[in-house]
Amino acid sequence: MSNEHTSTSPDLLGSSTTRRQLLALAAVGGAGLAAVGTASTAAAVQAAPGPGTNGEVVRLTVLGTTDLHGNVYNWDYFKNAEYDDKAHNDIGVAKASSIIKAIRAEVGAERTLTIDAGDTIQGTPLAYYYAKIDPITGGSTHPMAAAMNQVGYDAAALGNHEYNYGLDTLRAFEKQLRFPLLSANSVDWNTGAPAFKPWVIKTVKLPDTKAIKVGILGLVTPGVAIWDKANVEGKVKFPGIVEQAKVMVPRLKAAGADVVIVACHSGDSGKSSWGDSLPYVENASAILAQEVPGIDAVLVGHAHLEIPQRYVTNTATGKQVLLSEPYYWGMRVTRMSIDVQKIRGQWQVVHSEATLYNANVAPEDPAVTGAVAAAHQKVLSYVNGVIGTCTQAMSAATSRYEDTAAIDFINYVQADAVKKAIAGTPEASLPVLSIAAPFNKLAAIPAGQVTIRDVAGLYIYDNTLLGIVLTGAQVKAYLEKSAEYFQPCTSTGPVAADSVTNANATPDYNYDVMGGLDADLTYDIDLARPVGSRIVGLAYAGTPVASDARFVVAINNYRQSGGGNFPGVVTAPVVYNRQIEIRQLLIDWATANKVIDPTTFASIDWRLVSNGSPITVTP
Ligand SMILES: Nc1ncnc2c1ncn2[C@@H]1O[C@H](CO)[C@H]2OP(=O)(O)O[C@H]21
Repeated sequence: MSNEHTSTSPDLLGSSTTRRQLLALAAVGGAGLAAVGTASTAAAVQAAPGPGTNGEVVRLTVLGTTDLHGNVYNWDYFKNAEYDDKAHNDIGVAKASSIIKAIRAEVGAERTLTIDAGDTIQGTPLAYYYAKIDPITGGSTHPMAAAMNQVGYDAAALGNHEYNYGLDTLRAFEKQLRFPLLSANSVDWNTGAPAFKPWVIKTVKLPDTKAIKVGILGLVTPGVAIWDKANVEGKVKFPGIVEQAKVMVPRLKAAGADVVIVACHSGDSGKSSWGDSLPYVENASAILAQEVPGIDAVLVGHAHLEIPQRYVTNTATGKQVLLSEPYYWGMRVTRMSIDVQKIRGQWQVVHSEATLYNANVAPEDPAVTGAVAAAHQKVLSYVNGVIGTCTQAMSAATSRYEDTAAIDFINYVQADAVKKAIAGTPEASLPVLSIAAPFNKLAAIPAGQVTIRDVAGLYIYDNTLLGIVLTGAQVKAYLEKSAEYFQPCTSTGPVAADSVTNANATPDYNYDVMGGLDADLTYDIDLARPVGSRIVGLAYAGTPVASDARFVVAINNYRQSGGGNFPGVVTAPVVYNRQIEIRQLLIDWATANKVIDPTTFASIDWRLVSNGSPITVTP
């Protein structure tokens, strides 16, 4: 959001009036709006219905963030500007921290717990720099550790992206935290023993009451086994969320937890993106609440959605389980109010509710930005370093519905790297193709000087490159799968981009464009034809692709290991896998070649058509 909120006077969090104003302004959605700004919310607590009202009702507050993805400042490293979007959200744990500290001051830090649901150490050049350029395994401090220690979290769950840089980086990060990293379903490959702390029990001790023990359990989407196979295979296994919680929740209860909160890096939709590749559900938070008895609330992550408050009824107990998901990148903070009452000598949850707070009205917490300022400056110099020039601007804005030079550049560099690497091998004579997805519509390489940040923006994921062998029939099947991204269209337009894309909520990152290196791979995607037979006129070097033709295809590790459930790729022979990051390949290519000239690699090779005639798509 705009600057006006970032330079708020320093007493904002110290004065109770301004603190209340901040919280009142920030509250969005959920049930707790009426209670905003009240100290111990005694009135709300008394009004809360409680069975067997034989004890005092105590309100616990659980604050949550998720999917911070390496964001501390409200800063877009790819644009080199303050972060902004259509809704004027603000990002970064520094702003979330101000909300967290304001709520703690309102309700009392002694009755407040702060947790995170994972995906912390990947996602920005800030995170990348401390994984790869000045790695924390070499002794530097991770900015997310410095920032989160300043916030004072009680625990954080591991997200799938915590595994992106391998176990050594993750262990180094874990050591730098002053709170535990939890993951009950990350277990040792051989023994099945927990690879990380499965839970932590926090004791809330208030004057004149018996201590309340709050168990926090961490769970991660088991997709890590697919997406980060190269980092975890033979080392860490990922049992299903529900399956493992059925084992762990009773143990957590037996260990003394009165209240059980799950920090669950898994969405609430009940769906998976991996088809049958794993026997577990990717987004299992709601199923977890429904099927596993004994859980009181779930802080949901992974799906990057905004869920102020959702209740799921547990089938076995009939109890309402509270779910809340605070969007992503620190844009929101979840505030859960959990009312507990002593019933027959046992603390029990009698009422729960949740509210989200929008961090865009908060100032950045100077304690957090201060701890990360030097790292932020270093990374700004790094990403703004000039590595070459580009003869024509290349924008990815339209790349999900038309052939663009930006995606051609990715495919060219990938295919070129694979071709060079397989020289002298039996596959060297095969034509090389490459796939790339329009991950980031905002990516744009300008004409003139090109910086690391320009190139890095084209490839936001930390994928590595592989080369696999596919037949002509498999190439066709792959493109048919990719074409499922489009909605049916029986006219030639003009049609709006949003009305022909993202069919069945398929995300942009699951639409792949395929291109050839030494000759063009050309095809039409006919949206008037049924799914499964939309690819028309598939040809390589102008000759129709035969079913039994063979190609080497440059592909990212996410796709090759089953991400997006594309056919043929998981079992295809691998001819190249040097574990080199695609983003780094792009940066290295630009650095070595100094000039990016789209006329040397870009051409229009595929188009959207309806009954054979090109469709005009408007942005
Ligand atoms: N190429 C990719 N590399 C790594 N992660 C990816 C890629 N494309 C999508 N994702 C992530 O996979 C998840 C859905 O399957 C989804 O959750 P995420 O981890 O937030 O980012 C997305």
